[in-house]
Amino acid sequence: MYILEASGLSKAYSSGQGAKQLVLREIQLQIAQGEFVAVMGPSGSGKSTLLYTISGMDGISAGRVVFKGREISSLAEEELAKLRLHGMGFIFQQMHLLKNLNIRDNIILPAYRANKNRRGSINKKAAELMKRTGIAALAERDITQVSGGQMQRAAICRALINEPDILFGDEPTGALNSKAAGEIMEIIAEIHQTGTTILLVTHDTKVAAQAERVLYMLDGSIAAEHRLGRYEKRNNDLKAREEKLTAWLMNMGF
Ligand SMILES: Nc1ncnc2c1ncn2[C@@H]1O[C@H](COP(=O)(O)OP(=O)(O)OP(=O)(O)O)[C@@H](O)[C@H]1O
Repeated sequence: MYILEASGLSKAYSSGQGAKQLVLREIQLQIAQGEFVAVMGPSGSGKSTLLYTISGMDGISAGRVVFKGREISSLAEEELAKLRLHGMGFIFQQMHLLKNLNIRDNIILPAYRANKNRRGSINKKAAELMKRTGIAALAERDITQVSGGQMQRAAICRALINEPDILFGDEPTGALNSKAAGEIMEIIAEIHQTGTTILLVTHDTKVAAQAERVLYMLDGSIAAEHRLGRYEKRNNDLKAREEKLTAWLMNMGF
């Protein structure tokens, strides 16, 4: 069963004086429930735009996007916001955490928005997530008092607080050093193991090598895809997967 489907998805930006730049060209994409898909490709090929349009964060110029059987491209803004709040989690390179709130309050904010009456269970869930991502001791800290990697963990907790069906990430490890990036990837892989669908834009082959399927975008189209199969940590074959992926990307001219 597909959790997310795009058909004929196109996106144009106006580039001044009435001219339009077509950034996505009739994208066809189906993402299965529980799948982990990475999006790669050269800078400017439309990866982030694909993520924002397919998640309903940005409007589309043509086509359809269906999430859990509902066509999100035709929903009113309020309905769409509700669907996003409950069904989707987002992690970005720039984390958009609120500076005047501590780590815990940043994490629980979307849950309060979704359901104000469950204060106790929301706090419990936040504590659980902070423990799982290794930031339990930092709950009271101001977000200006933690490292980039710790902030990214908080962003992951926030993205997961409403138990979304799908987690979207735009370069979630892009701003981190390689150790912190590796740790964040482990957390994302664990989230996938628990059944959450994942769609990540990344330039990092180590990150993409953990996906089941890698899409290669070129000039607004999905030019090709590479199936790596499910990543099982116990097989200890990440290096081999990365090598296979790198060879494929080189072949694609990346
Ligand atoms: N809000 C916008 N208005 C106009 N053009 C935009 C806008 N956002 C993106 N673009 C253009 O759309 C194209 C695709 O951008 P996008 O950010 O999706 O690419 P990308 O593959 O994610 O790139 P990168 O790897 O550099 O992040 C680029 O040419 C970009 O300049």
